[in-house]
Order: sequence, then C-alpha cells, then structure tokens
Amino acid sequence: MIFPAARVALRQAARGFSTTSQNNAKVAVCGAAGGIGQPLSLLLKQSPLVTELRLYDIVHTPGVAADLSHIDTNSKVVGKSGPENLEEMLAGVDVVVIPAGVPRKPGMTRDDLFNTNAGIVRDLATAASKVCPKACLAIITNPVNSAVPIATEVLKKAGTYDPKRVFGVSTLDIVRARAFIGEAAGVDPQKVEIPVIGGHSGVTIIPVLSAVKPSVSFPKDKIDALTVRIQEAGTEVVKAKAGAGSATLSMAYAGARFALSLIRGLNGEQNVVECSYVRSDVTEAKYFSTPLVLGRNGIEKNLGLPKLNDYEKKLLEKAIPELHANIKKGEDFVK
Ligand SMILES: NC(=O)c1ccc[n+]([C@@H]2O[C@H](COP(=O)([O-])OP(=O)(O)OC[C@H]3O[C@@H](n4cnc5c(N)ncnc54)[C@H](O)[C@@H]3O)[C@@H](O)[C@H]2O)c1
Ligand SMILES: O=C(O)C[C@H](O)C(=O)O
Repeated sequence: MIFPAARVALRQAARGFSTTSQNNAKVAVCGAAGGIGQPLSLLLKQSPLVTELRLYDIVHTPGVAADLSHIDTNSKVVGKSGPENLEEMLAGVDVVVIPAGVPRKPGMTRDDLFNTNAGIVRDLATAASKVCPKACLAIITNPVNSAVPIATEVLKKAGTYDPKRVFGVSTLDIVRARAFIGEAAGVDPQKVEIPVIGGHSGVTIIPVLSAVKPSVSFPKDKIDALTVRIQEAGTEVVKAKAGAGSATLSMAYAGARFALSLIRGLNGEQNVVECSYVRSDVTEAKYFSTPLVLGRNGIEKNLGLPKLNDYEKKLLEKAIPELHANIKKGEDFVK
C-alpha cells in the first residue's frame, strides 16, 4: 500500500521536482538585530529553503546583514534600519517573522509588555498589509495572546486579512515540552510528540500530556510538576537571565522551525503539522492554538482539540477567561 504523502512525492518526482527543491522563499525578519532576531536570522540563512533574507530593525541591521552575507549558503541577505526602509524590506516577501519589541525583566508578566509592543506590532502589520498582503505573518512578539488580534484588526481594516496567514508563534512551548518530557521519561526529546494548545502565557499554555507519543505514564505529582514547568518555562529563563532579557536562543531555534515549516507548507510539502495560535472556532476563545496542517495557503486544516482528560479539561476552563481578556485588549487597541 502506498500512503497518500508517498503518492504525492512520487508524482512530484515524476514531474521533475521534489517537495523540498522549490526553495524560493523570501523571508523578512523584523527585529532582526535583537536577541532573538540575530540567531533566528542565522538559522534561516543556513536553510536551503530560504533564497532571500530581508532583515529589518530600527537599529544595527546593516551590520547584521553584512555579517550574515559572508556565510557560504545560497541565499541573498539584505538589511536596512529605520522606518523609512521598512516597506522596502517587506515588499513581496512570502513570510514575515516578527521578533520585534521589548522582552520581560524579572517580576514582569508578558501583558506588562503590551504598552510598548502593541504599537510595534500594529505598525509592522500595517506595512505588511501594504507591500506584502499575501505574506504569512509569524508573530513572536509578546504578549502573543494580544499581538495576534492586533495584527488581525490592522489587516481587517486594510482589507487584506486572511485568517489562514496570521500566526502567533507558540512553538517554543512545544520545544520545551519535548525537552522536559524527554528528560523526565529518559527518551530522546526529538522523538517526543506532544500538542501544547491554548495561548502563550502562564495558565493559557496547556500541554496535553495524555497525548504524548511515544506513550509515557507519569504519576499525578509528576504531571502537575511538568505542566507547571512548561507553563512557567519562560519565567524560568527570565529569572536566570536576571535582567538581561528572556529566552532568545531557544526561541530562535523554535522560530526557525516554525518559519521553515510554513515555507515547507507553502512549497506544497504534505503533512506539515505545527501548533500555532490562530483565529479559531475550536473553543469559545476567538484565537487558540491547536495542531494545524500547513499548506500552500498557510493553514490547510485545523486539526482541532486533541482528546483531553479531566485534568486537561480543567486547564482549558482556566485558560479561556484569560484568553478572552487578552484578545479583547488587543482588539480594543486597534479599534
Ligand atoms: N513567542 C515566544 O515564545 C517568545 C519567546 C521569547 C521572546 N518573545 C518576545 O520576543 C520579543 C523580542 O525579544 P528579544 O529578546 O529578541 O528582545 P531584544 O530587545 O533583544 O530585541 C528586540 C529587537 O526589536 C527591535 N525593535 C524595537 N522596535 C522595533 C520596531 N518598531 N521595528 C522593528 N524592530 C524593532 C529592537 O531594536 C531590538 O533589536 C519580546 O517581546 C519577547 O517577549 C516571545
Ligand atoms: O517568557 C517570556 O517573556 C518570553 C517568552 O514568551 C518565553 O516563553 O520564553
């Protein structure tokens, strides 16, 4: 028996190209000179799926671009600073990755970043709506739970909104869950599969430990500890960095994984699945992260809620009011 994905690959091979050889993606990174932006750009520069990398920041971007452009991979790198160059950097790109904005310091919540970062996301989405209206937006900037509604409202006003193309990047929650579960269960984290659903802050982060593959069974106290650690992992890093910012390297890894998955989907590769915080009717919350099949138009299919046990249903109940409040705050900012 030939599986559907294999059948597609065979058909494409017969037509003279493979699913991964259509590497013609133009990617813009906004916030490219920052703690996340620099290593994220490095990882994208290393990928054969990226043919052009456009780097934008309010400072230092030409230097980062000059540095990266000396790497011997087959992609062009350009970088410009300052709002007067933003539209040029975004024009016609396929994917815009946004790690622009301030990070947390110890004692702050992600929501405390709203006042500074909301305007940054609004302005970047406004520029994208003008010069790359078909691009997929991957928003890393916190608070993600409010930033995605902000970008959505901006694009709606501009008449360019496509819910299949606006993503809040929650991939770091998956990456962390795999690392912590791998460590706890004594298995290779790369072999661990787990959906982390909901949003990207505290109680809105819902690791579905009952769905872990390969199946592992943890006692109740371990499930509690793992759940809280995954929910509070960002704060763990903020505390450890002691005022020098939040996760940057693991976020760059996660951001690159998500951006490259988007490109693989856009290229027509089959069965590319990632969890991401998107417009959703899966729960009462207008935006919610669930596993998504990525394809030529962004979201190909929302795979919906995984089966939840009673413990996970309680986590979901706790997450919804917080998500409602975060979403409303983002929407109200643009209205
Ligand atoms: N989604 C996640 O899982 C996740 C993980 C880690 C961090 N974050 C968030 O990512 C953001 C960036 O974190 P960081 O550690 O890279 O911060 P950073 O301060 O090191 O870098 C941010 C960069 O954004 C730039 N910037 C500021 N205003 C801009 C604008 N208007 N246009 C373009 N660039 C602009 C700054 O000049 C800076 O270079 C923060 O909001 C942080 O909370 C999200
Ligand atoms: O915790 C933060 O402020 C950054 C990010 O959202 C994270 O999860 O590491």
